[in-house]
Amino acid sequence: MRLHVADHPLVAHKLSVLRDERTASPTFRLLVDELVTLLAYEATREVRTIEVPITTPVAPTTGTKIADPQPIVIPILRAGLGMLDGMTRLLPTAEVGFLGMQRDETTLEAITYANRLPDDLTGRQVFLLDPMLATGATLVAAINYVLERGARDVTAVCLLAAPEGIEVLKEAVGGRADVSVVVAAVDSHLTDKAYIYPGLGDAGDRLYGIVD
Ligand SMILES: O=P(O)(O)OC[C@H]1O[C@H](OP(=O)(O)OP(=O)(O)O)[C@H](O)[C@@H]1O
Ligand SMILES: O=c1cc[nH]c(=O)[nH]1
Ligand SMILES: [Mg+2]
Repeated sequence: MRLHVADHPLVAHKLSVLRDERTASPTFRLLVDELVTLLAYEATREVRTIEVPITTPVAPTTGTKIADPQPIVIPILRAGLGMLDGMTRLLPTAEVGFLGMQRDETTLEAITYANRLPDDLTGRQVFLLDPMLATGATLVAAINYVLERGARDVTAVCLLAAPEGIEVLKEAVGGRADVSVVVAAVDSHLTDKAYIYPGLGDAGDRLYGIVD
């Protein structure tokens, strides 16, 4: 598994405003969108391409286009939905599938409550979107799900990760060189309630408000 931690002053600035407890949902949503666009640039570095003949106003030449089948972008609902527009802005031809997953806050297990994905992902390049990699249970389940259906080259785009979650992910998929995580920052640790510390709180709640 490959891990890329963004190292850029714009990412650090936007992330700091995002973390601030005084940042309300409208600004929070905007910042998530902007951060994902910055991370998407790095996350798509190895998107599959083909060479195509093109003709400029001056001369025929060879260009590069994203290869078919197009990559699949999968936001993990709810919080991952806040990252979708930022990602598809850079990858507008991607297909989009959905996984609804919720962490049981007592057992910390990931429960899948919605799935709108093709059964056959053979050979497909997949981008999973979820702002928070805490214990890693959600991302391990989502990555295993797409790998079991044949996906190759899976990149998770996250805003914050805990070292504990990264270790769990490495143990689960560490042997695979075609699994990557791109993250804006790796924080200090998990709290006793498995929240990322210092983190930004509950990403879904901060994006969309508290839903019981
Ligand atoms: O690494 P883990 O310990 O599994 O935790 C991370 C998960 O928790 C959050 O989702 P949550 O369950 O709060 O759902 P929500 O997006 O609907 O708020 C977050 O968006 C991840 O999906
Ligand atoms: O810190 C955390 C951990 C899990 N989910 C969140 O939204 N935030
Ligand atoms: Mg939540």
